[in-house]
Amino acid sequence: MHEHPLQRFFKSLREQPVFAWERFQMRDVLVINHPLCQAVFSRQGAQLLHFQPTGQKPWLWCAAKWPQVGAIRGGVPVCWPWYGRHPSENAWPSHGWARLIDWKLLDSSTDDDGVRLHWQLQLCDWQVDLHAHLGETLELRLSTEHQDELPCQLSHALHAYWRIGNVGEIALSGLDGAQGYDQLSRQVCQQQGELRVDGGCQRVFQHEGELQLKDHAWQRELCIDTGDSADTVVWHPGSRPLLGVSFNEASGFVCVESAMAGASLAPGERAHLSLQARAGG
Ligand SMILES: O=P(O)(O)OC[C@H]1O[C@@H](O)[C@H](O)[C@@H](O)[C@@H]1O
Repeated sequence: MHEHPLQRFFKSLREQPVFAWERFQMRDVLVINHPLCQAVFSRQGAQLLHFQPTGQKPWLWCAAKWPQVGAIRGGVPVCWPWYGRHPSENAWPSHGWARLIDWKLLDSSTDDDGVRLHWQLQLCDWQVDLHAHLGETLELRLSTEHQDELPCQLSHALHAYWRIGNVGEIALSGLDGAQGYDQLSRQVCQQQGELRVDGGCQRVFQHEGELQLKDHAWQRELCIDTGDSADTVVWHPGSRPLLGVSFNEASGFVCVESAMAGASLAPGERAHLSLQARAGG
């Protein structure tokens, strides 16, 4: 298993500041070094690319090689203001504009509990805010509003790539009985027992509460909470090649995402999405 590509920023023996901007693969990245955790965000997409509580293995996966322009595959891409294909514009990029654009970092602070960051993106009449709290646990909250005169369609996701020992040796529990839709077989489905994703998986579940990502190879359990208003999407490409990602690399992640399918958002109304994770076991 390769080292996480962003662990390179934490090798120095000299004392490092809590927040430091660096350049990496033609992007600005914010390197965070706190006694409780190490983390890296890219300004592009306000994307959390690396998160590692002290003394643990990394929780998030990230591709080693990034395209010169375009989406960075890894961490927690913010898919916004649409998720998946645009409902009417076929030529528009998959998963929306937010992961392709630089966001503003409005605030960053640190205390004994970890670090807090507030990122914002304003686009036409729309505003989206991402609040992050990182320490022993991971917490991301996304909130959207617009000032258009009419209700607008929104769909969005926190598309987390979780780092695992090997995709063939993981199981997701906590989904037993959940109703869902299998986008590969294009059929509704109901989960029975644990979900294994070896061979590919693209399912959307209506599910509330925590689920457990059990990683037998790494003997680790992560408890993931996608909040109460969202769908839980489980995705892995199986043997389908991903541009710029080797088969070996791809066996080191599974996506468990907090997502909301298309909904109508009235002017001034706020839509929320959250993703939390803690070490279990
Ligand atoms: O390659 P992208 O645009 O980052 O998307 C990755 C995957 O994201 C998943 O959430 C979708 O279900 C897949 O269909 C898609 O392939």
